[in-house]
Amino acid sequence: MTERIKTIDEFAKHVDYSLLESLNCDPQATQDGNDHNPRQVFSGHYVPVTPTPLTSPKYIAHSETLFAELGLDDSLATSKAFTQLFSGDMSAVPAPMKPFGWATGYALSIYGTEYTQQCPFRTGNGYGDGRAISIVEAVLNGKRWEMQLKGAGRTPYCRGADGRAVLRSSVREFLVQEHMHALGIPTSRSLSLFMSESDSVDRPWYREGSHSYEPEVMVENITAISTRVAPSFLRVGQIELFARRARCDEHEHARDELKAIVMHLIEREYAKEIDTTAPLEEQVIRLAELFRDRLTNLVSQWVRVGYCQGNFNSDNCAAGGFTLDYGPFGFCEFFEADYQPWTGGGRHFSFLNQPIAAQKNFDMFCRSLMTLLEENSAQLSQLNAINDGFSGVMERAMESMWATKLGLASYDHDLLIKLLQLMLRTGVDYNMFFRELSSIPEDMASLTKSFYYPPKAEVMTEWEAWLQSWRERIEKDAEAQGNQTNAIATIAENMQQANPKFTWREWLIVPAYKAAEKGDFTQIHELQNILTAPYDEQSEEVENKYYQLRPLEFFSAGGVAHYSCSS
Ligand SMILES: Nc1ncnc2c1ncn2[C@@H]1O[C@H](COP(=O)(O)OP(=O)(O)OP(=O)(O)O)[C@@H](O)[C@H]1O
Ligand SMILES: [Mg+2]
Repeated sequence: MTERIKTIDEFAKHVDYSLLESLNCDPQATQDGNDHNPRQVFSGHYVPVTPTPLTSPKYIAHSETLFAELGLDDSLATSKAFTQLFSGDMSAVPAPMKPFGWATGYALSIYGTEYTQQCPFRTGNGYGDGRAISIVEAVLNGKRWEMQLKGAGRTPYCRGADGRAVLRSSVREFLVQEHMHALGIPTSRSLSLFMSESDSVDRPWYREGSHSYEPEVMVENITAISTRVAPSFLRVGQIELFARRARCDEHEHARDELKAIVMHLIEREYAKEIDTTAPLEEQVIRLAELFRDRLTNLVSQWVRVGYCQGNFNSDNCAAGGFTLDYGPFGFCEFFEADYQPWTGGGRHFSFLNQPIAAQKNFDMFCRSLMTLLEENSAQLSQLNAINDGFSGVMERAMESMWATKLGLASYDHDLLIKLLQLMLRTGVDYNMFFRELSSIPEDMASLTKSFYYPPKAEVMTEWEAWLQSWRERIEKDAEAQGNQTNAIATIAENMQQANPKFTWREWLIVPAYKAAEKGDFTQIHELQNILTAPYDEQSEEVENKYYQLRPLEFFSAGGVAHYSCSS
């Protein structure tokens, strides 16, 4: 085994800017990255920006799993040079690293409608990474990664805001990215988390114990910087930005810039599957097909674990097909089809509407690619067909996910619909129910553990009937495989790999970030351990604390059941 990287000097040897440099830098940018006021960026793919360091940075946590994958030694995380760099101070980085990072512009579509009014100039030229700054690209253990600080201060896209992320949202994003990875769901990853011991910013939030829907007060919050890592941070919105410009010939390089960003996306996210020597049009068609596969699979996996992204705009939809931007997300505990933790999110981004929200983003993606194919009608119709096929592919992904979740060899529509209706009528904890079902119980006794209140006798009779018909299907599937007892045990094992035991429960996260505000990180570390082994049976102590229904007092509690501000 090769030695793990122990210093930033060694780390710097793995840095590689070549792909970034194949893109266009904003011609109006300063060359030193001192570019922190809102302004319009008319062209180019990125803007050099220096992060604004946290004052008195304090180490909170790093991901041991990701460190191992990247070949980084755990001791590096608490070293002085690492702390300095990943809390936003690039002034002392060793060559060939540059003392500045970069931010990128992107466009915004909400549920399939293009917007520019969120940009302070109303043109879309001032919208993009307002507080996310990539600081490096590196090839580690044979794989290329981009590292991005979130909350590292203002960029030209900051829209007049402070460029900061508060400790609460940073802890949430840091923990959940590794949780999602452990759940087997494609995601940006967490490298490290630092907080400031002195800086704070104000954010609207809830009073202690509040049941208000909207926040009532401005609260002073400690700032933090989390570093996330992904093959790229390219978003659907980014492709859209360049397509919008190309479509109306906004400047002489607009078409070339669109072409370059699409080629860049292929290189960064699809290089293994797409032959980059093929004609561009062919690559574009393949790209659409592959992204459709990834996106439909992603969203079906979200539903598998009860995840709701909350704000699935095109600018929060990674073009590499993984989960990105954990702001107003939540995990469904009490099952509701339209579960939505973000007060600004609306039903269109709610839990079981996510397949449609994804389709809207995919449509924007295809519309952007069309701009590249305008002269080629055969390929345009191919792209249209791929776009039109989205709902079918999505449906199959969902059906296959539900079949796996229910331990069935094939999807059974009637069985699923009946189950969902019963769950809705009863008031069931989504993940606990499916986990209990994974033991393939003979009767309802263990399943009622996941019920928030006892159902009426007639509903209970329906439950029993459902359980029997489900078990009959399982037994039939098992019979088809020969030895029935062994086959049932295997089905149960597979179900336990599809239905996690320990998932995100917001009311158990809140105390962890509150303790962190007081300098106590033990709960964050404990959660790191628990949430990165979500399918395992853990100790009795962990079970008693974390495998629990949401207590009544947290229903409709501001900042727990819902939140208005994610930043
Ligand atoms: N405090 C802030 N300062 C500057 N820009 C901000 C701030 N908060 C959000 N933004 C910007 O507002 C836009 C919408 O915010 P949104 O909550 O979707 O993203 P985010 O959580 O900041 O970032 P990301 O999508 O990179 O995870 C983004 O372009 C984001 O960069
Ligand atoms: Mg965002």
